Amino acid sequence: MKLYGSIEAGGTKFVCAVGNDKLEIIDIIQFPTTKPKETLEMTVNYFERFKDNLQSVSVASFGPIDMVRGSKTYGYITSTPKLFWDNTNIIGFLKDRIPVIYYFTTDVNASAFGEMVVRKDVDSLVYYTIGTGIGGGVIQSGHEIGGVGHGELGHIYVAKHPADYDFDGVCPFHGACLEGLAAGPSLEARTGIKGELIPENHPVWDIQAFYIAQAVMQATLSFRPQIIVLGGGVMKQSHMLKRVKSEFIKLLNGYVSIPPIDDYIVLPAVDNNGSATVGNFWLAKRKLTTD
Ligand SMILES: Nc1ncnc2c1ncn2[C@@H]1O[C@H](COP(=O)(O)OP(=O)(O)OP(=O)(O)O)[C@@H](O)[C@H]1O
Ligand SMILES: [Zn+2]
Repeated sequence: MKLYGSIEAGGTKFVCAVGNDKLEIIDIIQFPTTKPKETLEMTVNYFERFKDNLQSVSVASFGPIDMVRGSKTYGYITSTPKLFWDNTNIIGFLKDRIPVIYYFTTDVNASAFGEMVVRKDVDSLVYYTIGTGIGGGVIQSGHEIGGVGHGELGHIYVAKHPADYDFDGVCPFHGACLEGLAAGPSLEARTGIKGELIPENHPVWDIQAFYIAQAVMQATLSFRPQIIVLGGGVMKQSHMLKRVKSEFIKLLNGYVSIPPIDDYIVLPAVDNNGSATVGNFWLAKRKLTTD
């Protein structure tokens, strides 16, 4: 049986899986992200069991990464602030030990592809994760976008909410960029309470929805996608989607036509952050036929 590999290299955990030709999960494990060598050894050990049938592997990584073909540092995690992981040749390490064909992309691009694959008639979409950080993957006519690197949709500048002027934001690079103002840690920085535990009637949710709606606005105007998917831990708040939609409608003010709002701004179709795994299987399979 032909098998395809998925590696979701996250800042807190690695999820490794193998899937079949129908992109169904055959086996999956996860373990914490520790130091690079230790974590990548665990990854290699996992895939060794499937080596005889493994055709190709797609790696979806936290970033920034170098995914530019022909670049000297292709396959590296580059300038990440994550301790020990800057300048890590992740694809080099894996290819040396498990010599199959590899695809390399960002975590959010793989999620975006996963969401594309499981939805009918969608080939242009934007996927955001709003978790420990904010990231976005853009698929345009079936292809991810980028030139000298991948997009960094989480670090755009946004207009401040009038009730949030005193908050400086928590992005280590930019302070009050989108991620600094609206990712999970900003909720705790403002309120002293973890996002999971903040009550639904707290005013911070409207502030946060205002920022996420601006991200949706930027994506709408820049890419005109068919659909915008909002994933990540923060979107598990069941009231957030509605708040974001209503802020977005106000911001857009009818300027361009979009699909019906409930079909346009949506939660992931694959549960438990599983979009990246499906996306990876699909990318690994595609890589076999396009190389
Ligand atoms: N139900 C929730 N409501 C609000 N905030 C939440 C909820 N669940 C998780 N968070 C916040 O989201 C962040 C964790 O995000 P997530 O669960 O997506 O994990 P992650 O994979 O580490 O994030 P990332 O996608 O940035 O790598 C934390 O800041 C946490 O406080
Ligand atoms: Zn930033």
